[in-house]
Amino acid sequence: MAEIQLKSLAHSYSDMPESPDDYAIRQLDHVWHKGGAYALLGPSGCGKSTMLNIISGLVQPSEGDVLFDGKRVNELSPRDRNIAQVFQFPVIYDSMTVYDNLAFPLKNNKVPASKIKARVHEIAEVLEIEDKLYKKAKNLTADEKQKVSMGRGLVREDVSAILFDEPLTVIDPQLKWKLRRKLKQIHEQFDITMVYVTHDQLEASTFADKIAVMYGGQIVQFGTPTELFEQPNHTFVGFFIGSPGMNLIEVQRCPRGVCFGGTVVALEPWQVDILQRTKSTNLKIGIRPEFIEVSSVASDDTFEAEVLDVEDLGTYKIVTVQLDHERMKVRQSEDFAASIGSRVHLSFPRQWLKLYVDEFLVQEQQ
Ligand SMILES: Nc1ncnc2c1ncn2[C@@H]1O[C@H](COP(=O)(O)OP(=O)(O)OP(=O)(O)O)[C@@H](O)[C@H]1O
Repeated sequence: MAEIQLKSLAHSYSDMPESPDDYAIRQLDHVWHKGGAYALLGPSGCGKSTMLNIISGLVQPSEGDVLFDGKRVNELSPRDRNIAQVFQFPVIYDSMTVYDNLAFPLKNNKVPASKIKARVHEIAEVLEIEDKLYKKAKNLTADEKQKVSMGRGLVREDVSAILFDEPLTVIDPQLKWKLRRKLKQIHEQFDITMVYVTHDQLEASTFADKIAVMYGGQIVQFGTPTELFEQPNHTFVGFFIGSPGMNLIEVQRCPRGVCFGGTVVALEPWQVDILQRTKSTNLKIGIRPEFIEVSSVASDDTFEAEVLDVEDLGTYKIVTVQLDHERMKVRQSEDFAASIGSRVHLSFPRQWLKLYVDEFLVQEQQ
C-alpha cells in the first residue's frame, strides 16, 4: 500500500501542445493518501482514465512526477509499480477456472502454493464466489466475471493501490449496489488505497470517503460528499453534484451586493469587499434548491417569483420558479401547495448563498 503523489503533473496526447486545451490533464498537484477510499468523479472526457493510466504506468505523463511513498516511479513499468487495475470490462482468462484466474497473479509473483490456496479462498469468500472456484470462467455471468476481475486485483497482498475504472458498467443495476457495498467492505477489511473512477455521483459517494471532482483536466475540488454539497468550490461542482444541481445565476456588481435584471441581492460585507478588489466580470451567485426558503408572504429580504412547474417526486417536490428573467429550482416538502402561475416569495439564507468569481468560490479569509 502506498501514498500516491502527483507533482506538477500534466498530460497532452499531442506531441506539440500549443494551448491549455491540448492537455487531457492540466497541471495539477494531488495526493492520494495511504489506505484511503477515493472516487475520481467527472463527466466523459474530463481526464479520469488518463489520470488512472498515469498512476498505473500505462501512460507516461508529458510533464511532472508520479511518486509512490515519496519515490519517483515515472520510469517504472506497470508491473513494477505493483498496481492492480480493474477496467470496465472483465479482464480474465476464459479457459481457466476461477481458482486459476485468482491464483495467477500470485503464481507470477512466486508465492508458495499453500499461501496461494489460503489467499484465493479468502478472496473468493469475500466476493461470494467460493462455489464457483472450480468452474471455467467462460461459464460465468457478466457480474461474476467482473467479481473475478476484482478478485485478481485484491488477491495480491503487496499491491500499492487498486484502481477501478468504472468497474460496474457491465453489471446489472440491481447488483451494482451490492457490489459497491462489497467493495467498501473490502476496503475496510484490507485497508488498501483505492481509487474508483466514475461519472455517477451516487456511486462516488457510496464508495468513497473523499471525492476528487475532475473537470476539463483539472481536479476542481477534493472533499467529502458533504463538503461537495454544502461548499462547492467551483460552479461545476455545484452543477454536477446534487439532483437537481445548484442554481447558478450570472450577476453584475451592485452597491452592497450583486444584481441581475432588476433584482438586487445583498451579500455579506466580506464578499462585497472581495468583489471590489477583483476586476473580473465573470460573476455568478449559486444556491442549492434545498436551501431556498419559500413563503406565501413577502418580507424585507424576499424576492417575488412565479411558480412555473411543480414536479411531485413522491417524498418531495421540485418546484421551478421564475425570478426576474431567471429560472430556478427549489426543493420543497410534499405539502407544498402553491399552484402553477401563483406568486411565491423566496429568500436566500446568507450562509447558503455562494459567490463565484471566474467560476471559483469566493471564500472568507480566516
Ligand atoms: N489515446 C488517446 N489519444 C488521444 N487523445 C486521447 C486518448 N485518450 C484520451 N484522449 C482524450 O483525452 C481527453 C481525456 O480523456 P479520458 O479518457 O482520460 O477522459 P475520461 O474522463 O476517462 O472519459 P470517459 O469517462 O469517457 O472514459 C479526452 O479529450 C479524450 O478524447
